[in-house]
Amino acid sequence: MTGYNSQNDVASSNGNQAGATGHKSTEYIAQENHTYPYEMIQEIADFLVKGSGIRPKIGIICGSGLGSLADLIQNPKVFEYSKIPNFPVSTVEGHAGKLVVGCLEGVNVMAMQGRFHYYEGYPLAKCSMPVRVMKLCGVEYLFATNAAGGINPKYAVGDIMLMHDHVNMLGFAGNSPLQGPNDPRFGPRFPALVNSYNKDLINKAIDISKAMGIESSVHVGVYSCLGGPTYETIAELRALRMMGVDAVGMSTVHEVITARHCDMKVFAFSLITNKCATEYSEKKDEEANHDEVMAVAKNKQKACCEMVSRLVAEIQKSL
Ligand SMILES: O=P(O)(O)O[C@@H]1C[C@H](O)[C@@H](CO)O1
Ligand code: HPA
Repeated sequence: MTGYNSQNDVASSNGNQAGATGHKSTEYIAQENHTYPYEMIQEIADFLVKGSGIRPKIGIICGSGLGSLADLIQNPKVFEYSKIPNFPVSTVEGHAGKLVVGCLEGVNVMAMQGRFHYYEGYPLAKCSMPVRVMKLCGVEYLFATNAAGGINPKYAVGDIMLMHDHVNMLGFAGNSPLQGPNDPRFGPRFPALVNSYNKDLINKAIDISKAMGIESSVHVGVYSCLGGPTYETIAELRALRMMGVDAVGMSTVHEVITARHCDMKVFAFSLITNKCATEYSEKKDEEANHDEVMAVAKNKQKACCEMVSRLVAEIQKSL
């Protein structure tokens, strides 16, 4: 263990910036990119597995206002982020900052009540670091959920969009959670991202939506993540729509990239918490706001919880 605290400023960390050759060490480059060394991720995973006595198979990331997904977990062992070594803290309303480990539908699971966003000031590698922790805890399936604005005109507030692809806008700008030295123990230097969203799980979720009688409000679509914290301009929303984006948010994509890099199966959905205006208007009620996002998420948490429980039960059958 290096003793490197990822929350420290790089400039104030150790002096191992350049070796005798004048080249930066791999460790220094990792620190510069705020990537967490494998050993540090392993330590966090060991802490959680030892503390809970559980090796989870499914990892769940609760989106804004969707923290109740973690309340489904039986015999929960709850870890406050602030008490987990080297873990960041949640700073956004609707993200409690707790990791819950326990059992759901007979499967060991681990749920993040609170994710990390780029706009909070965390580099992408840090935002998605918990996905690697999940992996080293034993997680094979990632369920990522989010609140998002609906750009597809057919989507209504309260609908669910099962993600089947994404447009990585932060990636277009040269930002990736996999930037920096690659540790092959996690995955390859150049991972492919086609088929990132598991088709079998999407189909199962569609069947579940039929069984729940909500299929008319469930869609399959493309999500895009912008850096936030501003909501989008009309011109940006129009551009996203032209690119084939159905829903827009400020998360999830970097988590999915990190999960696919380490070969997890991914299922993700967006709860459409607001409709994105693509026409210019003076109307205040067409402006997105976080209170509305939270209120819609609260209203729809029951359906989201049921969808997740039933999908976990389906996975349980195949274990
Ligand atoms: O964590 P998610 O992506 O669910 O949260 C969305 C994006 C922003 O954090 C917030 C904006 O209202 O909700
Ligand atoms: O309209 C939105 N834009 C970006 N992120 C969001 N999260 C919820 N709604 C939105």
